[in-house]
Amino acid sequence: MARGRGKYRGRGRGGRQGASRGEGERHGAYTAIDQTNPKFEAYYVGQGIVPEEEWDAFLEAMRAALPTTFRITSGKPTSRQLLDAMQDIYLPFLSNVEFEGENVAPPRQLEWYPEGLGWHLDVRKNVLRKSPEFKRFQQFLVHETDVGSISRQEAVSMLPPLFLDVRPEHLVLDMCAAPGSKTAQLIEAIHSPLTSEPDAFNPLPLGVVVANDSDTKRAHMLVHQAQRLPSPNLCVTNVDASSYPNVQVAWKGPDSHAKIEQRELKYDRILADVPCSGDGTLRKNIAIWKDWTTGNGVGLHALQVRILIRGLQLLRPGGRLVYSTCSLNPVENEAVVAAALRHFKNDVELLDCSEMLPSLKRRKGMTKWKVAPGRGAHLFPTDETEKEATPRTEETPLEASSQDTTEKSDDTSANKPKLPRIPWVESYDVLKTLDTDLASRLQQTLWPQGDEEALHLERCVRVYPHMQNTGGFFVACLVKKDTNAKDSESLAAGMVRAMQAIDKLSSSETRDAGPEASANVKRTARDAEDQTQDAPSVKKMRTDLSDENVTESSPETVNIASSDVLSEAKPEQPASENKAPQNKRSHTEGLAISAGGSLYREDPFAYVKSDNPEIRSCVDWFGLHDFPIGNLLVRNAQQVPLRSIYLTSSSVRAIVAGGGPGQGIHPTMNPIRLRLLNCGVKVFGRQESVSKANKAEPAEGGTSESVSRRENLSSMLTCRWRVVSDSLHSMRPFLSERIIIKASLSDLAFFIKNYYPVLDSVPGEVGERLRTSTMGSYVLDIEPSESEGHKLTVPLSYPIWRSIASVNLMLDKQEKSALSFRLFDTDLSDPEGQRQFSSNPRNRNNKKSAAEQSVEGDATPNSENPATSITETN
Ligand SMILES: C[S@@+](CC[C@H](N)C(=O)[O-])C[C@H]1O[C@@H](n2cnc3c(N)ncnc32)[C@H](O)[C@@H]1O
Repeated sequence: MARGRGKYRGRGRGGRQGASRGEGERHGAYTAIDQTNPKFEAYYVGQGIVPEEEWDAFLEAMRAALPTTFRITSGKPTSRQLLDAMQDIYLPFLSNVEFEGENVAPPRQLEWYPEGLGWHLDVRKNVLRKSPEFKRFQQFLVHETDVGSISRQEAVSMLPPLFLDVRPEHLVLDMCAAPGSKTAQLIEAIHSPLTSEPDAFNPLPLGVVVANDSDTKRAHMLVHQAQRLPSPNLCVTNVDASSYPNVQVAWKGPDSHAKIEQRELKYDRILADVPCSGDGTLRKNIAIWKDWTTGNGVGLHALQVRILIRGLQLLRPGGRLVYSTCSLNPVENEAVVAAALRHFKNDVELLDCSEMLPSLKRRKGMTKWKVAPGRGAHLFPTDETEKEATPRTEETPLEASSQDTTEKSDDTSANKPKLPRIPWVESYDVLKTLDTDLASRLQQTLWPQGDEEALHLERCVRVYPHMQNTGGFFVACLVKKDTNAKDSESLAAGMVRAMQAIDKLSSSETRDAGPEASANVKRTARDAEDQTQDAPSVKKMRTDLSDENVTESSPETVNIASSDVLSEAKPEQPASENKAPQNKRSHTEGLAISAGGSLYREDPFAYVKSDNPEIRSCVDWFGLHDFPIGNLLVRNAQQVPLRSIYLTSSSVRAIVAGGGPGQGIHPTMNPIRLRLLNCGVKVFGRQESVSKANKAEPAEGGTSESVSRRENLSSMLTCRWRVVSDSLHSMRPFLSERIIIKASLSDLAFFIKNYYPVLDSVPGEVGERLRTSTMGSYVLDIEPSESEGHKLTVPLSYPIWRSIASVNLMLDKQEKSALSFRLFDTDLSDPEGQRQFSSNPRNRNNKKSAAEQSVEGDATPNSENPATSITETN
């Protein structure tokens, strides 16, 4: 029976919100929902979206379950490993699998996705659940997805970022970004070209990705999603894209004597993946079958036009904007693009992208379409409202004049089911005569205006489900013509130069590296001009200073009453409704500030002075060199490091620090204008939890004895900060060799298997090195090596914490587990996990691998020394 509500949830009457919509989705056993909708059929037959002879194949594909598709994250050290694992392990392993007497097709590469990084798996859900081989593969996908090495994403949803052609120096705006699957691709693109080669990763590119969504809850989902792919170059904002604010940023010319100026931020690349009716996703969101009406697309057209026009205003000359929807409806697609092209006259044009992604099967954009603006009987040109017509006899727009709103009555396909008539209205002028009220609420741009061929709407890209077993999708690439050489340059390099100049002016001496900085520190893949770092962190993990779950008593709490702040606040740019995010820490409650008529409740974004003692201790301990110290950021009103230190790229800093003095606790204006929710990544976490607050008063549940024990331990630390695993990929080039510990694959196996091993139990040179080192944060550099028949082909780095008596690999359970599956074909971190089906064909009969056998004797996590563990405080 029909299941779920599956209502559209965008702005207006439709509203594609993103890849996963919950209620209406297809879930294996529950596919009995009625997958017919006569109006849908009549409408699209009337539009002639596919040639008549393809209609049955089209409908059949629309009703079939959607295959699973995923991408391997590019540029990560894991990319090569995963591609090798797919080709050398999983493909042979999943070939020739039989399930209930039938051969099951193994995964295959998406032929149009670059570098073989996109994959397609067309098996039924019950095969994934019940076949041991596919179940094991599913487990692999889940693990790798959790840690950001793989992204499960609908195939067609991968297209817009590919058409956008993003490069590392680009300032990119993703206008409607939540839940963020395309944002992830954009982030990958600025950090590396699409490749599985690990060396291609640039930790600090010049570019920026600004990801926005007007729905506050969804924008917070975006923040959460982005943490799978930590980037110092990402900002998340929460405003209405149709009135996205102008912001000023500092900019400096290449001449060393040039002054720092203010420039309006213009983007090199913009993605407008707008809210839409989403009927291209019917294969996945089957509830849309029931809810589909002609009004869904009509209701969204105006918002879509406004978003696209705003996007094009924010685009720099020479820049590219991709407009996309997962709707098949021309009023949400070609009509919107045509409206924007007319608005900009000759300044914007459609790009012919027929040469891009040559293996992608596609259709040209429509240059003729019909409009059904409403449902009322008065909109039918005759009184034949009950008369039915068959789809097969209706003329397509290419064959018929768009004025032809009467259905042919000479039905030549008597056996075909009759479909309802659609109340097409031939033009806006006709609508005015039929229903002035409705006309006053709709736009003329819904209808073709006769210039569609001159606008080259055929350059738009349409993808239909039956062409290559995907969802339906629409993409248009628009470029703003280059008129003035100055305007047509990317601003990124100038923004970075401005930040460097500001740093030089403010404190040249504090930019020196610490005394431990070694002359031969490795520094790879870094553009001289891009200097930033970050590391988000959401996961709790245990380290080894104390075993108590010490929670700081909100040292960042500031008691600024809303009214105090609000009295200072002046309304800024229009912004969407802001609700306090559900996961927001309670201490932000007093910080609401008025922005665009609604409340902005974020903690401030404050860059820390580079002579701050905590910052200096990090610089010294980690031997940071050539590092943009001025880009270290905190999120508290005191503007000093308390628990976490974040890093942003210089270009992000130019945005965050711009716009002039802010209001209330916010140091600068741009974050308020943009309703900035998040930027940068966490790079350092405070390793001990003794704050001023709990020095004065024991934290909840803690005794004064335990507090004093922690204080004693803390006082032994040279640096109380640890480098965070999520950001290590970016931080590694800046770290001194002094804190690097070289290790092999078998050392890594030891640390995955043993939680908080005592120092004396750590074997080999790594143990020796750790025993002779002082307490603090180190990095384990795992070099390519072999262990027990397993091979590591690329270098890996992980943070490690050396405590008084024990040591710990700073990865949480999930990450350890994913890493272990990937490297050792089993979960060394979990004795239960070792009973999982093995992916390795050698071990199909549940034989344990050599690695498993060698570790199973002591796979139980060590019980931790209660005096030497701590909970990460974020
Ligand atoms: C199709 S979804 C975006 C999917 C996303 N690009 C992805 O790949 O994950 C459309 C998004 O637009 C957002 N939205 C709706 N109206 C908006 C507006 N006026 N400004 C900005 N975002 C809007 C919705 O909240 C929704 O998250």
